[in-house]
Amino acid sequence: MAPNKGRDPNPSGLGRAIINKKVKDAKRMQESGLYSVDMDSTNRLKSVTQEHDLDEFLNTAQLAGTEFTAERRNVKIIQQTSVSRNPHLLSEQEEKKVLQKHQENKQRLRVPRRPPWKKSMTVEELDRQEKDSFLEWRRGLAELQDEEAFLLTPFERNLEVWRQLWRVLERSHLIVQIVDARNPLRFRCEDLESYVEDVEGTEGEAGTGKGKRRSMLLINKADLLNAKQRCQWADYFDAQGIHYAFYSAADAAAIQQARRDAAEALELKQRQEEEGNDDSDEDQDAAESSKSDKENSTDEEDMYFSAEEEEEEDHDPRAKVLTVQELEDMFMKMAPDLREFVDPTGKPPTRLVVGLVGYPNVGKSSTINSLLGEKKVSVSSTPGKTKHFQTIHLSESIVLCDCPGLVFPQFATTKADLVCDGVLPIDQLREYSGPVSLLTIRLPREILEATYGLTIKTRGVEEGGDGSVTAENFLIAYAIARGYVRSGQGNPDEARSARYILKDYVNGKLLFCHAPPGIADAEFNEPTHKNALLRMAGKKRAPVTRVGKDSDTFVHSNVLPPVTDGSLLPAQALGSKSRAIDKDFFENNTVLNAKPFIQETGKEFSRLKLYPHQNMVANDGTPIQSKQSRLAMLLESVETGKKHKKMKRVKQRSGRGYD
Ligand SMILES: Nc1nc2c(ncn2[C@@H]2O[C@H](COP(=O)(O)OP(=O)(O)OP(=O)(O)O)[C@@H](O)[C@H]2O)c(=O)[nH]1
Repeated sequence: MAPNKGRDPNPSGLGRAIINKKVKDAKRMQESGLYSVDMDSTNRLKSVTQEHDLDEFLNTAQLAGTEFTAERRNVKIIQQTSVSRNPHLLSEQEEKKVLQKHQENKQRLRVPRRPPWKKSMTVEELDRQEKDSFLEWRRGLAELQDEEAFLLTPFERNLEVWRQLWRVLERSHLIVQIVDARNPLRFRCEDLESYVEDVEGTEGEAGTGKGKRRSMLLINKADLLNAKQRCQWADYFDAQGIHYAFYSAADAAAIQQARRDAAEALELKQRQEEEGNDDSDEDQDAAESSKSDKENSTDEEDMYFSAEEEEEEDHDPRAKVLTVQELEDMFMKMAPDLREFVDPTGKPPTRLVVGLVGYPNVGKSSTINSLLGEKKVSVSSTPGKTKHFQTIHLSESIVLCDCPGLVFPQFATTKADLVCDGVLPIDQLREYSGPVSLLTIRLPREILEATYGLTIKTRGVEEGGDGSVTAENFLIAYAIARGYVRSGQGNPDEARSARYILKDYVNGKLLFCHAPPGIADAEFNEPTHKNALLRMAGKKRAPVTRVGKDSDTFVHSNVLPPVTDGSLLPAQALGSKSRAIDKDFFENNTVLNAKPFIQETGKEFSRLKLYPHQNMVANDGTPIQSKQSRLAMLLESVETGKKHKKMKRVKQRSGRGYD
């Protein structure tokens, strides 16, 4: 046989190595079972909280390696809603029932555990074992959702994200759950606290330390609560035996910034004095501005501290919002004995590892930045930005371990609640009426009006409403006042308005805080809302006029009303005054009820006869066909004997050439 001359008998190692690796990877993937998250290696850490039904089904099937067949026409109506209230919200009674059911079943909501493992296991074995246990966990939750119709938070469905949490828990000695002060119980995962007790650390990092880890709640965004509200929460947490601390990453950062500005200004001033360079205008200007900056910043600082002092004077130390230094001290105080975490050589860790865990958007990155005193971790108002856990050396004695924000499986009452809590991203929102309705229920109308300078008129009982602000009233007033119109029809853009308003709510501009169990939300929020109204007392309102899709809504006068088809507004859209006037005019007006006639001729009125130039519109206001209008003109000419211009001849075919 002739030797194959074109082929290199000794190919270079690199190409072959690449091919071998690809074959090996593909084989390993097949052996370990297919899972869609594995298949896209660039997207492994993408948080998955909302899957379409089909995606969820396919992922689960792939994870389990099962086959399936399609079944058609298997439609099941889950809920029938009444039209009188927002179908996306629960009534008070329903909510009570649902909460009771949640309480009874709370033991069933668990954080997925990492299955026990040994060092002798291969990577593939470990991977398979973790996937199996994860699948089991997902099955349990699916059962809760599908068979028992519980609504759960859009919990994290990507195994890779949970693996990040497992690593953070294993490395850490103290696990700090960061929660949002406006709704601490929504963000607190009780089962995580029990899991912390069972975690076994990886040797050489934190030692095994099973049962030695501690956990605590860090109630961030505490600037959004007043001292009394913090006291009420402190009472609740004390009664529950929960370790907690109040903190405000935003305030801590503001103070640090003020200090930095003051120091910079002082340095600049000193430099200028040394140089004695008073003649230079430029420098003088800079000095002036830095002086005023300094004055401002120190003023701000003074204001902040004096406000704190005032509040602290007659208030409980338990409700104190900690400073950065106090928080570090608190970590050290809460830390377990590090000698419990010895490595195989018998050495205890040299630094305390503090794991920071929490839902997306509760302020983990902001907390770390404030602890570090400068921006290191990026901050955004879109939930779910931190994707990979990070280790940050805070000081000689503390290391921080920042876990990606993840949504724990917890019971939820409605999706609207989750949007308002900032758990579901607003930009991807399609159903906005539920969350905005919730907001109009939680916030007094005066707050909504004062915050945006609007006047929202509501419908009374006689007008088919109940006097309260609806999501629609509010959104339309907001949209028209700001000139947000939908392209095409020119109608108010309610969806866009909803996005802005909900973001303001999530960011705390529209402030509402949930009360601890046993205290009414309205009572809890009353002082906050009163204060807010006082602050906004002098604020100007947009000039108002009665235009728009809904005439009950007072809107900005320089905004044109949406284009209508010329027909009258539906009666139910009119206010009581308008309707009374209309009724009087149309029903009681004797002049109007008599048929109009032409004075001179005494003939009955006919638009076609009287105004032939308007012949495109019939008496009832509907457009009429050109043939009809031509007929009308003819009729008119016969009656008046007036000669009309010869009508344009319609082009006609001669028919020549066809035969
Ligand atoms: N009022 C107030 N807002 C805060 C505070 N801390 C954070 N925020 C705001 O909350 C939003 C989320 O903050 P992040 O620090 O990015 O939250 P995170 O938990 O790291 O979010 P992920 O990276 O998605 O996990 C940002 O808009 C912050 O400005 C606080 O103490 N008070």
